[in-house]
Amino acid sequence: MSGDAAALSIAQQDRVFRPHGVAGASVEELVAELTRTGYDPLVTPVGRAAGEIPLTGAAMDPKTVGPGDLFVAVAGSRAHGADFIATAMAAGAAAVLTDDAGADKIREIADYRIPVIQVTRVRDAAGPSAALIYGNSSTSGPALFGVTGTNGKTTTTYFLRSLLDAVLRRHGQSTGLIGTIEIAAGEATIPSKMTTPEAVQLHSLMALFRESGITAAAMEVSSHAISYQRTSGLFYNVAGFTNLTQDHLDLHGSMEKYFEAKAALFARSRTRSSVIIVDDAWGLRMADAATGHVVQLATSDEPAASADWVVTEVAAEPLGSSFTLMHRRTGETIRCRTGLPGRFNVSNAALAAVMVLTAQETAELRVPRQEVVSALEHADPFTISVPGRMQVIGTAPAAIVDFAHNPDAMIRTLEAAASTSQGKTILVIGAAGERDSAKRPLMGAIAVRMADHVIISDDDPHGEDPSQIRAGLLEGARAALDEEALDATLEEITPRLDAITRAVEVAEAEDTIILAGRGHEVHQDFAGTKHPIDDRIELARALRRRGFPTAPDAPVTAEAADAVSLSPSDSTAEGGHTA
Ligand SMILES: CC(=O)N[C@H]1[C@@H](OP(=O)(O)OP(=O)(O)OC[C@H]2O[C@@H](n3ccc(=O)[nH]c3=O)[C@H](O)[C@@H]2O)O[C@H](CO)[C@@H](O)[C@@H]1O[C@H](C)C(=O)N[C@@H](C)C(=O)N[C@H](CCC(=O)O)C(=O)O
Ligand SMILES: Nc1ncnc2c1ncn2[C@@H]1O[C@H](COP(=O)(O)OP(=O)(O)OP(=O)(O)O)[C@@H](O)[C@H]1O
Repeated sequence: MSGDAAALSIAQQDRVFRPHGVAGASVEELVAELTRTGYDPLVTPVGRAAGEIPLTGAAMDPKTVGPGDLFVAVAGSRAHGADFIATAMAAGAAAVLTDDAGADKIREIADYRIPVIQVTRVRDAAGPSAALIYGNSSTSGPALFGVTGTNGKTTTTYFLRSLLDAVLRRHGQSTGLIGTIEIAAGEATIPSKMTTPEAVQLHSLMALFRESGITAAAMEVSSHAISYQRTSGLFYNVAGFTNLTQDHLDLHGSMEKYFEAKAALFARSRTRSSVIIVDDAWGLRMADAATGHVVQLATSDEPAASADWVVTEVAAEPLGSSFTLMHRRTGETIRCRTGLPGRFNVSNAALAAVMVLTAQETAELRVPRQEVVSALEHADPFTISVPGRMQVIGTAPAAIVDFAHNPDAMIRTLEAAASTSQGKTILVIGAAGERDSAKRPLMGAIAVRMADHVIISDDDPHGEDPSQIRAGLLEGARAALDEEALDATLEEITPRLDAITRAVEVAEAEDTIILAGRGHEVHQDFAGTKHPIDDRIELARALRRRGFPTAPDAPVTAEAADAVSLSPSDSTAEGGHTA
């Protein structure tokens, strides 16, 4: 993150990341556009009289409204944006786009002193409205690469951006990134609030990217974003699908509905070319559901017959893997590698490679094909560190911080550990509160099946009782231990810092430690109170205290801070107990 940006509040960061030269649109032009596209807007008398007022930005969060903005006030589960109309007006909002309920609130609170444009589907209309204001169209650029799927979005977008950089930098062009960890416009970055921001911010980012000479950008597209219309009015040059496994059932209700949400991204109206990993039935169904130009990629050992590209000759390397991408019809082969551990990172890297190759084929990137192939074969674009994704902190024991927080990611991560570990696998795992509780027992069972020593601790409980969340994990773990006669050691230890200390305390040099679930995150949310903790820093500290070597890029901590910490023998988890 840029040092300067990190010091700013979220609202200030939003403003720093706004474009400067926005042509904008008048209230009248916006109303005409919404009428033309079938939103049937109603406009208050003040709004009709104020048709000339220029709109030069758009915001949904009242805290990020700036002078001249269209304030998009949506109804939500916690509040209605219109409840905060006074804040938005004080910040300089020029007009409001809202629904019936919002219009009523504005009449009550602000007596319609601001032009109100009323539509039924505010979230749907937000994207096209922002697109008009910021001057975005399906061809205005940058070339947009969207990645969706349960797991692998962040890693694949980092890979994509690294490859795009390797190809485009020599042409004097730079790239952008939008995802869970950060938003980047060339060298400038701000931390992310969401995996996929709201439509108003996305459109502002597209304009900022153009203004900053960014010609291609990689972005994560969460299923929440699709369901909440955050990507409305955006057009993807290439969209990629990683996989679909259980998660987020609290929002979608069923795997079918979860699939349908993701499938909406691969419609020709939103995406020109789709690259779909077809390693299982969900992938094959996604390739069927996609409209427009569809490219199928198989990354497993038993590739689907319909695949266009297949991954072959996977070879494990000391850290990471090398592999060949082969095009079935043309016979073209490209040798690639990734420095990130785990077979799943071969899939992520292959997806990034084929997405860029596809963009080149359809002339979305104005570069010769040989330059893309050469970057893949010689620039090693997939050997990068992705914060908190299979991030190696220690070497003996191998000590890894990973973001696995659903059943499939846990299986993949623990498989990767088993394939390289000479000794025991020690796992620290928790689960987030107020999110898909059905996955907790499954995760507990996977933990004791695949690790030798399992320490159940806390993740982000949010507003839920942390002991209830751990109980869900423990229930699955204990059932698997009993029913499958497993001999893994199971402990419940809180706080998480003690769980990390314990994991290192029981490790020997030949073992593998995995801290799962929190990745790059730097605080835990307990009912709105943020407790600072960074798994990467705490793991490095605990390893150094025991005299274990840390990886060259492990976080360095002040000696003084380490000296006051408990020694391993003192650190038996208070509040923890053997389950
Ligand atoms: C389930 C979900 O995605 N909810 C999002 C949705 O909430 P909502 O429709 O209920 O709206 P709301 O929070 O009541 O707010 C309505 C309006 O009032 C405003 N408001 C609301 C409360 C307040 O105190 N002040 C305030 O100004 C809001 O800015 C908004 O304009 O719209 C809100 C406004 O943008 C989001 O903040 C909120 O994200 C919540 C916080 C969230 O946790 N979202 C997560 C689950 C999410 O979206 N995650 C995915 C990644 C998932 C993954 O792959 O792991 C993501 O793309 O980030
Ligand atoms: N292709 C994949 N298949 C299965 N698991 C994966 C894959 N890629 C990564 N993982 C696992 O999922 C975790 C999250 O990876 P990543 O952050 O790249 O995915 P994501 O889709 O962005 O996740 P989220 O939406 O939760 O942020 C990793 O730490 C790893 O354990």
